[in-house]
Amino acid sequence: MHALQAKVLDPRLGAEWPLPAYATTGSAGLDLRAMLQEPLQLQSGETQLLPTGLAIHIADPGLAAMILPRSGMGHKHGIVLGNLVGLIDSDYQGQLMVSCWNRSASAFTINPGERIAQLVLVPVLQARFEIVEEFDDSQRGSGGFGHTGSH
Ligand SMILES: O=c1ccn([C@H]2C[C@H](O)[C@@H](COP(=O)(O)OP(=O)(O)OP(=O)(O)O)O2)c(=O)[nH]1
Ligand SMILES: [Mg+2]
Repeated sequence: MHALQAKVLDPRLGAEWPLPAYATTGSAGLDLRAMLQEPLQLQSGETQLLPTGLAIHIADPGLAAMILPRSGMGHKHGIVLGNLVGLIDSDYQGQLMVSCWNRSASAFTINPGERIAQLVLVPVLQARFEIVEEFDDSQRGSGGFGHTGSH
């Protein structure tokens, strides 16, 4: 397993609530908690940036982390991310923040310590542009946006 440097910014994390951990041996995501001081009612349509009490330093430019919604929260309660997906750069050292968007028709209360999103470490290939006049032929060419039909 990869070692990831992390700072606990909220002492309740690791005491009152466990540090993010894989729920099963095959889990891809580490659940992030809302480190709130009191319950937060998120109105229908409202978005708020919530602290996780945690900072990470990925350090390796060949890696990044993504913040993704939890499927239960998103599907059952309409609690998804205001930025749809959060991308954490390998040189980011600040607190991990979760943009919580209530896309449902009703208000939803997020409690302190509640697991609101998940963090996934992913490989990254950094590329430099090699400017050319023409590309080699490909089967698709410039066709896109439904070009291959719907059946
Ligand atoms: O859901 C998120 C998304 C981003 N970040 C942090 C980590 C990331 O490395 C940094 C910048 O994110 P991004 O590049 O997506 O945002 P930006 O709007 O382009 O800001 P910047 O100008 O700082 O790059 O913000 C979070 O904590 N949570
Ligand atoms: Mg950016």
